[in-house]
Amino acid sequence: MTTTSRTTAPPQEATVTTATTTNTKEPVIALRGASAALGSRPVLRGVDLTVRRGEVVALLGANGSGKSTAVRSIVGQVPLSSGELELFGTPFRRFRQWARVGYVPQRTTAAGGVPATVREVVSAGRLARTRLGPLRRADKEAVVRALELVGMADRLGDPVDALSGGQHQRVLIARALAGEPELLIMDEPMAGVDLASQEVLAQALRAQVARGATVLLVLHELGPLEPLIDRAVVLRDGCVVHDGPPPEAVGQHALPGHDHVHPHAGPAAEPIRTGLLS
Ligand SMILES: Nc1ncnc2c1ncn2[C@@H]1O[C@H](COP(=O)(O)OP(=O)(O)OP(=O)(O)O)[C@@H](O)[C@H]1O
Repeated sequence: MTTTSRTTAPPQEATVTTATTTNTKEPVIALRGASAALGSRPVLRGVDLTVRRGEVVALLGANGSGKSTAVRSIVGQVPLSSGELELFGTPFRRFRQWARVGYVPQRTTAAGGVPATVREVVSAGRLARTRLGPLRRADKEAVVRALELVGMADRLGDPVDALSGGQHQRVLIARALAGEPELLIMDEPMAGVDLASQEVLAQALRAQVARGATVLLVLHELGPLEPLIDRAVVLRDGCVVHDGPPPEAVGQHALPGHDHVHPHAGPAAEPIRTGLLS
């Protein structure tokens, strides 16, 4: 766990600040000078992001600032046009130990139209550990444990099509947890999840942190996860504008560059903008 202090180093406006941490643990994610484009649009423009073993880091920023693209580049879904990426100290092109990584993508459905039960979807998160062989007893137990962590163990045999959006999300989180990964990367894990379930997920994440997992979370507000977050990295237009302690209590809304339209407000709701970008 990092020793970052939240009280001595307040976030600074529009300057890149580095966390004043004495952390000497090895980097699990080391992204240096990373640039990436989607189509012809430059989306990451020289991003530096280091996450050390046992840290819980929140990646924040306005809609479109590049948060999802950053985590998708870390899991190899978006190629870097320049810069370097190392996972667990291994250059990305040589990294093969994907069983060490759990990834929850942003707002996807669990089945994608393919009929599958909750058990099947979550078991898929265990496959990298079984080397695609049959699930053994320990694997099946890990699947049940992961579902218990997200409060969905009673839905094991249900088709995922019969789940609500928030329940889908919890199943996807269970899928990532089933592999008992050392590094957990989650893109807006609380999206579409009701408040009571958010507490369940916060508890699940706490359990991961307690067993020493390293966590990178894309969030639009810290919410119930706030007490778990060691460090916040804020992106603006594909660049890091803050790297340091998250602000206390007020969450992301106090951070420089926050101008995030909340995706889950009803269609008639006014977008919430703080105007700090303008
Ligand atoms: N397939 C694509 N082709 C071209 N541009 C894209 C594509 N996908 C995303 N973009 C653009 O890339 C930019 C960064 O998108 P990204 O999804 O990384 O942002 P984000 O910070 O995760 O946003 P949000 O908070 O809305 O999820 C946006 O301007 C977006 O419009």
